[in-house]
Amino acid sequence: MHVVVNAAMSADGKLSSHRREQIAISGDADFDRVDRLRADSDAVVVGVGTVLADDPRLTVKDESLRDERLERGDPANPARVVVDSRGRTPLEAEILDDEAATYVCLSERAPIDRRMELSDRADLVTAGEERVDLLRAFAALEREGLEQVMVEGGGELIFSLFEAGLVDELRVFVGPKIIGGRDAPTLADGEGFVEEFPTLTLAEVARVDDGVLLVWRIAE
Ligand SMILES: NC(=O)C1=CN([C@@H]2O[C@H](COP(=O)(O)OP(=O)(O)OC[C@H]3O[C@@H](n4cnc5c(N)ncnc54)[C@H](OP(=O)(O)O)[C@@H]3O)[C@@H](O)[C@H]2O)C=CC1
Ligand SMILES: Nc1nc(O)c(N)c(N[C@@H]2O[C@H](COP(=O)(O)O)[C@@H](O)[C@H]2O)n1
Repeated sequence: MHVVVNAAMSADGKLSSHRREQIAISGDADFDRVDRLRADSDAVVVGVGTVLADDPRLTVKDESLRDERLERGDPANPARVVVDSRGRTPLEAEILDDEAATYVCLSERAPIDRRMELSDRADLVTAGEERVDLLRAFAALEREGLEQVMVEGGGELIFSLFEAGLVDELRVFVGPKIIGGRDAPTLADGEGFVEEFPTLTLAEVARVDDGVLLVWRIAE
């Protein structure tokens, strides 16, 4: 499996405001780049915090990109994956519509009634006692044939993926906004590292819209 984390952050390093409301940080060219990345992926992954905050669809927006996928024998959209220990994904969430297959990764803490409701709309993967055990969950997704995986956030999930050593590549668009707020989400939240910081190698720098795209690979 190859895991690419993609996110857009403000010039001051925030993913959204302290109200956790979605903010358009990317411009048109960056959203097009993200659409291409989605189209090149087998799955798009988010944490349940992003589902609750943004209610994302995570589908490929450009019809010609969906057609390209169909021509090569893939479904029109990549699978969607939610990392959601307790099964908090609302049944009316866009991510559970029938535009693409959806996997909900749960832990043992997810109540049986939530499991039953979600199983009508998604494939369930259970891994971990308290929080989702990401190593086990991603191994299960790989067994389902999901090889090229894109993670769109948010900061809690991205931190845990770095902690688990699951990230191969990080693509960050740094956009021309200041959001501020000490409690606003950043690229990697969670507990934070105090030693053995993941180290990156810069692979690409490009101007996109009025911002910068940084592509980093994880140093060996
Ligand atoms: N600018 C951008 O590119 C993006 C911005 N965002 C923004 O980010 C914010 C949401 O991010 P955030 O609040 O960090 O939420 P996340 O989307 O990262 O989801 C975090 C939740 O996932 C669940 N989870 C289950 N297992 C794990 C695990 N092993 N590690 C980490 N999380 C786990 C937890 O809830 P539980 O314990 O209940 O399972 C946790 O609270 C929103 O404001 C959104 O707008 C989001 C994506 C992209
Ligand atoms: N690439 C990017 N740039 C931004 O400025 C953003 N705010 C986001 N947010 C992510 O996109 C998801 C919405 O997806 P849909 O349009 O509903 O398909 C959102 O949930 C964030 O993950 N991304």
